[in-house]
Amino acid sequence: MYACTQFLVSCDSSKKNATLLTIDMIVPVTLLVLSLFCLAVFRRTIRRARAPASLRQPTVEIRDAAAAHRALVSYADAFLNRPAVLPFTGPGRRRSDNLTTVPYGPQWRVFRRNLTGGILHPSRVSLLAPLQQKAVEALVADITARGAGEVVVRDVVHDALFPLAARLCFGDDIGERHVRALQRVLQEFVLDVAVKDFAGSMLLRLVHWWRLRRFAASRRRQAEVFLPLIAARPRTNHGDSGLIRPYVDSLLDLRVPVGDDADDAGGEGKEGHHSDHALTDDEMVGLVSEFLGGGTESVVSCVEWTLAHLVIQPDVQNKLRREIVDGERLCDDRGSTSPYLRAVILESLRMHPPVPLTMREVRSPQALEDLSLPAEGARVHFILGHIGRDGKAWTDPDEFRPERFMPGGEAESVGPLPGPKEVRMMPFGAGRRFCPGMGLGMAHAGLFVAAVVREFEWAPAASGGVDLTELDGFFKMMRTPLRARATPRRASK
Ligand code: HEM
Repeated sequence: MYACTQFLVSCDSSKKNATLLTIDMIVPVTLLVLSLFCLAVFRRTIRRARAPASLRQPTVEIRDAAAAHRALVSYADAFLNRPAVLPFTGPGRRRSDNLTTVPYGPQWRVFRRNLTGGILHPSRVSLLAPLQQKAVEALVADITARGAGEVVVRDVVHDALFPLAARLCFGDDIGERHVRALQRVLQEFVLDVAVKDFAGSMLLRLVHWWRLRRFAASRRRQAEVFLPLIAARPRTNHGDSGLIRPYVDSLLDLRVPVGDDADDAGGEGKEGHHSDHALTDDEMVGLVSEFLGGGTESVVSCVEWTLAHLVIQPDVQNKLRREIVDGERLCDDRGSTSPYLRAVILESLRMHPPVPLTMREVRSPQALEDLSLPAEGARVHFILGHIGRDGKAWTDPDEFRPERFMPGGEAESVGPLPGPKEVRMMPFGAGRRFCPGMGLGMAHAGLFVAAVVREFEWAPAASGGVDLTELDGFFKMMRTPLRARATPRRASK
């Protein structure tokens, strides 16, 4: 370097030129050193953030209904676990799971029983009615306040539904300010952590590293909002008082077995072999996030897609309205008292399942061999949208035709969950890990659709038609959010 500078100076008589040439050399050399340094730091970071083994396994996609049935029903015992898409472990850290990520076993059973035996238990449904009514009234009031103007459906439905999920989770006394803070961190999380797949080891690691950082940052922000609210819950009287017991209260009382691992797919009653511990902050944040996200985004997606089809097909909209107004019968938890409403919701879920894909990790040699999967084990992705539109299982699968779910229709006996004999659609998944929120999800979608169809006439926005292009992230959203004109029916009577 010194020799080089000497050479430049001796060749140039002008001091100004010598200085320029020296800078010419210094800048690229500095940049080179900096780049090498960054590359070294980057490589070390990437090496630390090694993608989980399951991300490096071969991935197989299942897109047809018969193959999905064979895997999830006939080989249910081999399809118990989801692959780890994000690392929940780290050096010196204990695994931290929620219900979606926890391996099948004692801990999964404790989480699942707590949710389905608590807030989601059918006996609590009537207790939820006042809160649900409040949410429906908020939605109608919000749309009414816009006059006969245009509505971005996703936004108004989200704003009405999220407070309901927040109340079920944190209690009815949660304040508006806190509800909105929760909504912000949850929405940011859903937009940030979209699940996509990448092949190729360097790119895979790069994407994984980036995803890891976004995930960790998002989780930190969630913890900042959730934990003070959880800490503010009264520490006593978590017994069931007969009123709605918020989900976090049940989590505060929960004891989960220690030492659970992926290979422990043992039968009922194994919990006694483990010692128990209270939930860690990480687990608490994960479970609350799952409850709020699962309970809101999927329902918003379902309502938006349903309304999109009702805007395009006014005949279906009018038929649905007639059923609702004539009978003044709203959807109950099974949606059984309004058959056409149920048919409309099912048709929407068939065509646009709010969760685009569900995954499993398969290691059982027998299942791998029988299903012709890679012998070293596989990640299996069930593409729910394709399964619901399988031309071998459905007539005109791309047409929105709720009548197919009505008596005499080709799908008269098809419900939201596949039975043991066949899979025609699986918007709530199938097998042991099917969605525990199915009843609540169906009920909320039915209540919201019924209310907005009863109160408003829906038509395309003046700015243009309805674009049915799908956008798959965590949830299946409309690429162009639905804008529609909502004219109050009562005024037009
Ligand atoms: C329209 C509404 C909903 C749809 C379409 C939906 C869809 C799904 C799907 C496809 C799965 C994966 C199932 C599988 O892998 O076989 C799932 C799992 C799950 N859902 Fe939902 N969901 C909805 C509402 C809800 C609600 C309201 C909650 C809770 C309040 C919820 C909580 C969960 C949980 C905890 C799991 C993981 C279950 C396990 O692994 O044991 N979901 N959901």
